[in-house]
Amino acid sequence: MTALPPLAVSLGDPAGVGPELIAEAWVRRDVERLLPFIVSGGRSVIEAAARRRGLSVPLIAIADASEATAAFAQGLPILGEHDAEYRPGMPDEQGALLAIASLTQAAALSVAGEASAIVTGPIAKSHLARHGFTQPGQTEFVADASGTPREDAVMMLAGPSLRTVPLTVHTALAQVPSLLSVDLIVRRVRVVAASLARDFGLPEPRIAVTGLNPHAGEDGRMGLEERDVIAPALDILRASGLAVTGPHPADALFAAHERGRYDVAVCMYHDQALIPIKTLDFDQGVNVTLGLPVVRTSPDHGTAFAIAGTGTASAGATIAAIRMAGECAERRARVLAG
Ligand SMILES: NC(=O)c1ccc[n+]([C@@H]2O[C@H](COP(=O)([O-])OP(=O)(O)OC[C@H]3O[C@@H](n4cnc5c(N)ncnc54)[C@H](O)[C@@H]3O)[C@@H](O)[C@H]2O)c1
Ligand SMILES: N[C@H](C(=O)O)[C@H](O)COP(=O)(O)O
Repeated sequence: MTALPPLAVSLGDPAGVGPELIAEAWVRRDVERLLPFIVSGGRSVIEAAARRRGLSVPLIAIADASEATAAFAQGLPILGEHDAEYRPGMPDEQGALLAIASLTQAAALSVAGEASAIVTGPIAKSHLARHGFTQPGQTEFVADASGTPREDAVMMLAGPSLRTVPLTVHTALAQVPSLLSVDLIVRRVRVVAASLARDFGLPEPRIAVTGLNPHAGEDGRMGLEERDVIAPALDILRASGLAVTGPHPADALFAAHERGRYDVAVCMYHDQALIPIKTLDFDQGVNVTLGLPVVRTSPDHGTAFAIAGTGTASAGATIAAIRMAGECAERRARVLAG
């Protein structure tokens, strides 16, 4: 199989922990078995962040992504002139504009096939929204950039202990019941099943689906969404041959003795899915977007402005995101090569 194009890593907000963790990922590239990657812009930010963290990271300016693999052993390839001042913990407009430019270039490289995946550094959504970022998050940005309907771009959090999918994501909890529909559940679970088969080597994934209400509604005494929406959707999915169970009471589903019974837990809302994964696997958790024509991952954490530049942030999730992007890209390339 010919060598894959490099991964494209976007900086995230330069005032956050992204830049220093990307620098550490390059330092640990061999022991962590990372494919070659480039960083989109932010040369002075990466340089200052690495120095602040006590890392020796030679930076190599490249003019084209194809130069990255040859350079990767000697230094961290940087593509693009977009840059800003390194001000850890102090998000500002220039940093927001750099984060957007870095994400835009990295997404374009992956969509064009010049990069074999995009790994997005963490951004602060509300901060970027004040500076022209119009999408709810990076998931929707990459969906839009790749021409994927947003309802087919499905967020999954994956760690060593667990995979979870929130069916509704960055919306107020009060909106969740009205957003849940048979169509939404069927459409997104089908994306999950197809993606686990294609990108994660699970041809017949076991999919556990939670209820929305306590005790999965307790036979209708604590809510009717399970009876009227979730169970009918699961009937349709099972009738099409998918190994789907539920609606499960969410409170017991993530216990160690339950986790071996399924490959992914599909949940009704953001925190129902993200609390268990960040509790069990925070330092290795990866946010991966299913249903895209490109591979996209991100660490499971955010900008952590309070600890940026202190040297205390763990690079584990960033490294896991870069590794998972490479593994998914290699699997897709093998399938394409037949
Ligand atoms: N992948 C992403 O782009 C992503 C993920 C989550 C949150 N966010 C955004 O980040 C901003 C801050 O969100 P938040 O405070 O809820 O979440 P956060 O993940 O930034 O921080 C939560 C807690 O975890 C700690 N933490 C985060 N990363 C860490 C690391 N690598 N090592 C050690 N400790 C770490 C932080 O110090 C904080 O105490 C928000 O604007 C949110 O939208 C982005
Ligand atoms: N909910 C995500 C998490 O906690 O990892 C985070 O907000 C990132 O979402 P986007 O990748 O859509 O920006």
